[in-house]
Amino acid sequence: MSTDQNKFQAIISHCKEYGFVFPSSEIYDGLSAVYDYGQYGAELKKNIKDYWWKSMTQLHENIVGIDAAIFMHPTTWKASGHVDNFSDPMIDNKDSNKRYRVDHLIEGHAETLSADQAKELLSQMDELLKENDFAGLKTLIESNKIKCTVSGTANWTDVRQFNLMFSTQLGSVTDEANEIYLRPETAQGIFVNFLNVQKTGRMKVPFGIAQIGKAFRNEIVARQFIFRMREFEQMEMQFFVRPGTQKEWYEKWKEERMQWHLSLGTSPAKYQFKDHVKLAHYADAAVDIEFEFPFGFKEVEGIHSRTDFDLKQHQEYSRKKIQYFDTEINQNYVPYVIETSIGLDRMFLLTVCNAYEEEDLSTPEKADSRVVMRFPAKLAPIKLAIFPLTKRDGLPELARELMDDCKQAFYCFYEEKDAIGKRYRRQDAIGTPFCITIDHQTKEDGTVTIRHRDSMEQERIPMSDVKALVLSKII
Ligand SMILES: Nc1ncnc2c1ncn2[C@@H]1O[C@H](COP(=O)(O)OP(=O)(O)OP(=O)(O)O)[C@@H](O)[C@H]1O
Repeated sequence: MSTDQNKFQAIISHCKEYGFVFPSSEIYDGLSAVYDYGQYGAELKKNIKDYWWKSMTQLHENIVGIDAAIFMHPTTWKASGHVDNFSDPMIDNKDSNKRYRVDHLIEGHAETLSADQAKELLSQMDELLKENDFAGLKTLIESNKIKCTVSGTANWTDVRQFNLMFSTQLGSVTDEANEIYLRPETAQGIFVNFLNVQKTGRMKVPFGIAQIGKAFRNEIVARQFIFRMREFEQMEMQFFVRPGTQKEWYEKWKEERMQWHLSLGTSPAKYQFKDHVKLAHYADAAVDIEFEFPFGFKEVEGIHSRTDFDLKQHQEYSRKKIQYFDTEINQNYVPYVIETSIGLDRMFLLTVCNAYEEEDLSTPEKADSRVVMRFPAKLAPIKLAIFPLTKRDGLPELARELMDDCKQAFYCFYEEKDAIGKRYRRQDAIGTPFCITIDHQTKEDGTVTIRHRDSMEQERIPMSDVKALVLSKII
């Protein structure tokens, strides 16, 4: 295993050991590509969500948020093109019956080649995918002698499309008329509510509608922990603009979204843009924001110029006029849309991968190390840990006083057990940026020791300053 793979395995284990992410229904051996968030994971995820929501809605006067249902009228998915188009080319190995997404199979093989050979293979694949040339893709797999990892053979079926939507039945009668889908993206809940929001909010184009919610995709190849899940959450924003201005807004949102990522303090070298080679049926431009995960640069967010495709389709299928009257130019039109779509779980994985560090603290006298999660303070699950040095002499009472005051404002953790050094290390492992120790001197002069997670430096400050100091770092 490479060092990066080792690191990724260590991150997955850490997530489980410290209550961030558990396999779903683990006591029954789990469910493939479905995960549960534990006590610290749920906090971290909520903080990422809040940071995105605030930056989209509170900080943009022309963006409002909604919360649409997961179930939608089935015609929604005919209009959006998902019934006909939301599929990936797949291939099965006849000996193992294992199914692969064609691009993943070829990409996996490319990783075993030299850089030049891999580049050549991937560009051939991109061309064939762009042309929907399934016979060509099969020939590419065969001519490169790509084998199934289970059977070890190259005995392949033809390449076929496989729809990724989950369906279920509404009500009690199980006939086709009652078939509905679990939404594969949150965007359509925004489009069908375009007029409701525009009218009731008296919104003027350009304006945006944001939403955070679950989406479901029957991903065939579920790999890389929470990177590709079957049930996941998206944070999407659809920005409605006057036709003809979409290019300008696309560039603006591309820049703004990258700035959002960088505002969390991540090194710019860890990010890159990647233009889509093959545009989706609804898009006239599309780019991914990619992050360097331990398994390489991969998409975390997509920015798509979706034209007027979705609103026009809903207009046609619902036979209801979905238009906007622009008083500035005295014209009715169907707005164009720029979409920013980020996976919450992928952003979670990014945050965890970026924060995880195994730090060597050895001195010539003693070998030592720690695992520290260097989360940005505003995302950390717990902001402040409060420790009385001992369980006696009124120290717990003083510590409780601080706890009661601070817990109104942010998430705090109180602990009396074990030596202080051990307590610090436990907080490092879950990424708590500040620890406070209350000792005998606190009783005399009202000061406490604050210990900083990243530098491990300690200083004495008045207990009365603690709350304001932490607040100043997390807003
Ligand atoms: N199966 C999934 N598990 C977790 N997050 C996902 C999944 N599919 C999509 N996302 C997230 O939703 C975002 C927007 O969805 P979009 O439809 O653009 O993804 P996509 O291009 O289909 O992703 P991919 O190419 O990785 O399948 C993605 O950038 C990603 O962060």
